[in-house]
Amino acid sequence: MAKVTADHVRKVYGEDTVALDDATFEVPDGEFVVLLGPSGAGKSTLLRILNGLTSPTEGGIAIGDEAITGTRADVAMVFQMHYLVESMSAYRNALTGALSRTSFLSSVLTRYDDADKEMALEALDTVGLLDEASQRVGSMSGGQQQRVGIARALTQNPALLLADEPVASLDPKAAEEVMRYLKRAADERDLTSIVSLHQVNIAREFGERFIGLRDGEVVFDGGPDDLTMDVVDRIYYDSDESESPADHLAEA
Ligand SMILES: Nc1ncnc2c1ncn2[C@@H]1O[C@H](COP(=O)(O)OP(=O)(O)OP(=O)(O)O)[C@@H](O)[C@H]1O
Repeated sequence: MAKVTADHVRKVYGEDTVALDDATFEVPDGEFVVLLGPSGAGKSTLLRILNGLTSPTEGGIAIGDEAITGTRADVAMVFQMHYLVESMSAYRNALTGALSRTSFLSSVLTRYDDADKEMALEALDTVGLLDEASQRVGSMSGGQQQRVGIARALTQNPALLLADEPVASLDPKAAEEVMRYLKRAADERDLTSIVSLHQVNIAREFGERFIGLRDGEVVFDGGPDDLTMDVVDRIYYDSDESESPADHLAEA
């Protein structure tokens, strides 16, 4: 539950690698936004700035009325590589999401209170894994593991949920299932969500709004009805001659 405002954000790596250029947009409370764009368009950079892992060279992003100045407990991220502890259960992995909200001492001792435990179980329920709570993550499928990754993010009790290519390494069926749970989680909690995807079909199925990036610039910002093939062309075509919009549609 947070409004996000990006104001003329520019990010330059090193001397002259412009990853984002004058990116300006506003995401209202509770909206589910999909970031689209070819490889190198700046999607991960934008998510890293939103997560406070890197700062813009110029411009800024605010969550509510607060400028982002570093990592925050109320911003959670789901990664393509979910970084779970495979030897631990789904429940223990989900619980680690609470660590970002606890004191240094509690986190060192990995002490959780009852509210954290309840939140982890609720999160597992949201992603359809309550019955598998005690299962070792290493024995789960890729799709189930990513759902545990989502549960961990939810246990952080975020105001803003970010996901960087959360289904890129899954087969189409598992990808769709994971996206369904991610969207359900966002809807149930009225969570502002910003998710990067490269499969346009999946994006179209779940996105309420799309921000298209190309060479660091916002080249499209609109709803599902505006995301026509021409627009997809504009976002993707020619930026990488080995790829065409048809490839992106075929992947989904
Ligand atoms: N840490 C970094 N140092 C230098 N250049 C970087 C760094 N991270 C990203 N870049 C460059 O910034 C540009 C945008 O990269 P970014 O990873 O944000 O794009 P992306 O849309 O997420 O691409 P992909 O889908 O391949 O991850 C690219 O030219 C990339 O090479």
